[in-house]
Amino acid sequence: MNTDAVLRCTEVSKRYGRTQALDAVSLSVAPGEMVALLGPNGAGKTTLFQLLTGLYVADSGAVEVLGADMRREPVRALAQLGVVFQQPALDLNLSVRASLRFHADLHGLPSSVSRPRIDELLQRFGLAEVAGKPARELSGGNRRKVELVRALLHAPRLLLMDEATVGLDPASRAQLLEEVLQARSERGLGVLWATHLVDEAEKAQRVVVLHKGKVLWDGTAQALCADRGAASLQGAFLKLTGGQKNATTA
Ligand SMILES: Nc1ncnc2c1ncn2[C@@H]1O[C@H](COP(=O)(O)OP(=O)(O)OP(=O)(O)O)[C@@H](O)[C@H]1O
Repeated sequence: MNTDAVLRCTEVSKRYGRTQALDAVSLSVAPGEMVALLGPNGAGKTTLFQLLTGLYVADSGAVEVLGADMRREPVRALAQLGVVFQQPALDLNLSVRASLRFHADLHGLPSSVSRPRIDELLQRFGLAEVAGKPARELSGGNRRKVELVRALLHAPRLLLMDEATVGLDPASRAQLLEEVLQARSERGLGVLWATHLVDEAEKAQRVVVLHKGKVLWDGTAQALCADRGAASLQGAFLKLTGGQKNATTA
């Protein structure tokens, strides 16, 4: 495994009663790398994200963010990661700028740092014109972009995207993915992008296929296609997971 990893999971397991949600999952993300975590419904993606963000503790195994162990040094680990959750979590009554300022304050950023950073990020993501509007007046795509800006405010080294395009139309999905890919290369961010949509996974440098709590593949999409003798990632994924059809193209 890469020793410079921004994220390293080692043999992580989690059980809910009789359900083994994660079974000895190991994966890593390098700086500047986007890794797609591809799995059908129930594969364990959300459970893994709950462990990566310190919401739950693994039964066994370790999660490290830039070498900081999530169990022993959660504050140091969490300081290095930004996250966009599957469920939208914006205060719809606050203006975009007020929402971002509030989160900058939560991160303890002095306003001399946060104000120019918010301006720069709003400009960078094409949100400057809506900065004064309450979030409820924004499109779904722009709301998600505000959540992306919020996740990047404290300049994290690792970005976690948990099925963040759910509910967006195809154009907004593609745009959000492009924005994240660009932020990755501009900022050297490591990105873990969880999805059940194969077309989103095709853009990643590496694909980790999770199925029934186990990692079935960790490598490039091309290598997966070659390994399975499939013409497309969709075909390779279906062969790998035994034809389960709820990982889709859109
Ligand atoms: N709180 C819980 N209590 C009991 N079982 C759970 C709980 N959360 C998840 N599970 C089970 O653990 C397994 C993994 O679920 P998880 O939500 O992590 O998968 P997922 O890949 O995120 O699925 P989806 O794409 O549908 O969000 C599933 O069998 C699910 O039913």
